[in-house]
Amino acid sequence: MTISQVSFGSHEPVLDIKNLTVKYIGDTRSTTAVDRVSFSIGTGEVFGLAGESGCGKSTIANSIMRLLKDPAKIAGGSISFGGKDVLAMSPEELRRFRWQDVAMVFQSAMNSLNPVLTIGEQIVDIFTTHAGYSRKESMRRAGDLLELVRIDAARLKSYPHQLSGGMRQRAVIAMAVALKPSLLILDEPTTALDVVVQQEIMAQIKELQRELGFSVLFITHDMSLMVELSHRMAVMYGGRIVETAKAQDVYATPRHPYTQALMGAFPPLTGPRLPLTGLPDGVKFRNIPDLTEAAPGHFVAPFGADAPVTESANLEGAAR
Ligand SMILES: Nc1ncnc2c1ncn2[C@@H]1O[C@H](COP(=O)(O)OP(=O)(O)OP(=O)(O)O)[C@@H](O)[C@H]1O
Repeated sequence: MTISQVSFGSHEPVLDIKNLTVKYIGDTRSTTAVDRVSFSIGTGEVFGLAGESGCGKSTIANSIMRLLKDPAKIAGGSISFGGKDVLAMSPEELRRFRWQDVAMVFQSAMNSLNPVLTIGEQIVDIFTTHAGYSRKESMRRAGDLLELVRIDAARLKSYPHQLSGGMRQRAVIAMAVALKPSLLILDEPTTALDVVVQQEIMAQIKELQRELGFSVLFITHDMSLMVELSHRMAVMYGGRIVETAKAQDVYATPRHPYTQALMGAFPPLTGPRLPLTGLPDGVKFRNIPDLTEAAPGHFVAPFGADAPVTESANLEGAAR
């Protein structure tokens, strides 16, 4: 299936982030992990967030879910979901918001399953706790859910260690979509898996997205996977977004020097074999910047990160 076949509903934003700034406050110095980040995700849209380790991707995801813990602090900006101010939600509103409105698959989520409970018990718990279904009804729904991600319902009786890594990850994805959220956040959902299983999982996510129509925030450092799955994407460097564009435009004509370097570091999943360039010696952004405020030269923006490439700039460039 190609990107164009992934269902993409209206452009009505389901999530709207404006100027989000998140700091980790230390005794002597603070880290600005996310620096005035803005993006929105439309209904049924798959939006990718790319960038290498430490650039702030997970901090954004945790901010959306309101899962940031000390010493993290939201220092500015807004997060709106379906027009509601996420940062002002009460504990009760948050309880509903998580799972029912937005669900997240964390990095290495397959290892986060409870080892002493069967898969069935863990899924049933979601239905009884968050949707108020009876145990019997929850068990029936749990079976359907596993079948949805192509796992035999008989596996409800299995413990996590009795499933392969790929099956565990599929089970976690099934749990995330159990209550039909409007937005699914996938934080490096396939990093710990081999390439073949990775492909299967990505195909599974596309299929679910087409069937259920949810929006996706897809976080990865792997540009090939990102372009494969996303409609639009943003590239992050040092806590900032340096380029936002349609994923296929980024693939065909990456405009920001950092995006170009990142694209060159991953093999395309389709098309001719090309030599990988990586982030070569001498390129200013070979090492990610020190984001602590007391560090000398905090966020030196050698390539104009203060003037990120936006979608309109990208379109203008493509027209030239
Ligand atoms: N608890 C913490 N205390 C202090 N700094 C932190 C903390 N958690 C993250 N950071 C810093 O915030 C920055 C962004 O981290 P974050 O985990 O959001 O990046 P990421 O792009 O998701 O990377 P990865 O893919 O490796 O998780 C990094 O500089 C990191 O060192």
